[in-house]
Amino acid sequence: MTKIEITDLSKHFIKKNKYIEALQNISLTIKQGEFVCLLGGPSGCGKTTLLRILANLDKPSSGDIVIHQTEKKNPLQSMVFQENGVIPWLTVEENVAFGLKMRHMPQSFIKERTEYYLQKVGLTNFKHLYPKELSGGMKQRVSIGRAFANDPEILLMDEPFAALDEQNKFILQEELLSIWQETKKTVLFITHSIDEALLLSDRILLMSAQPGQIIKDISIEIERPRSIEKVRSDPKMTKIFLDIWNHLQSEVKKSRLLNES
Ligand SMILES: Nc1ncnc2c1ncn2[C@@H]1O[C@H](COP(=O)(O)OP(=O)(O)OP(=O)(O)O)[C@@H](O)[C@H]1O
Repeated sequence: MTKIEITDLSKHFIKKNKYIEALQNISLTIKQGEFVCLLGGPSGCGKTTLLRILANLDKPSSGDIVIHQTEKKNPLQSMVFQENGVIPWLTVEENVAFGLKMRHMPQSFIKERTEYYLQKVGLTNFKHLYPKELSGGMKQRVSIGRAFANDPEILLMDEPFAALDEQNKFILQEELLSIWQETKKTVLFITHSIDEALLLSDRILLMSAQPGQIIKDISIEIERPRSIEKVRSDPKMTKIFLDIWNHLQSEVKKSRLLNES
């Protein structure tokens, strides 16, 4: 079943009299339950713009987006940002419960769902703390817990682990996969890391240098559960890694030439 349908989507900005074509004629369908990584080489190729349009934080200049809703009571999307996605004056528990409270869900339901996700992201013992008392990894756990607790139709994640150290990143990637496998949510995840995309994705979409287009759509048919050890040692993974690496390198070169001209 198709969950996200994007047709001929383009987006431009005008900044200081300069016309910036951020996205050009993107057409894409994503199935219910798919984990899709948007992998970009060159900076500024439009990944965040695409996610912001899907999150309804920005409008396309032309083209259409449809998110097929299965549960009328659910929000269409939840977003997890790279940093600063938690509300500083709320405790961990209140942050995770926030979306449910805003939707006036019954108290007992909020309590049960919040406790469940606190446990899933390993924060039960920290639920009364405030964000300033948490590490970066713990804050990202709060954001992930809140996003899933909200039970959205789709999850949008903009480099959620980019600011974390390697160890924390691996732990959080595995936790995310475990929650995703249980909930089977549709996820669109931005990353710059080929390893991360290989570990997480059913599909990897490669973006071109500006104007952003999808230049390659790769199905990752490696069985799950996956681990970072497997990503680094499996010859099939190595082959896909090199293929992606070569594509991204040429896009980065194109982008440099564009910026120098
Ligand atoms: N609000 C805005 N006003 C003007 N230009 C914008 C705006 N938002 C984005 N842009 C421009 O659109 C292009 C795409 O930006 P975007 O942030 O989507 O890229 P990205 O692929 O997410 O980049 P990065 O990999 O560096 O995070 C860039 O040239 C950026 O400067």
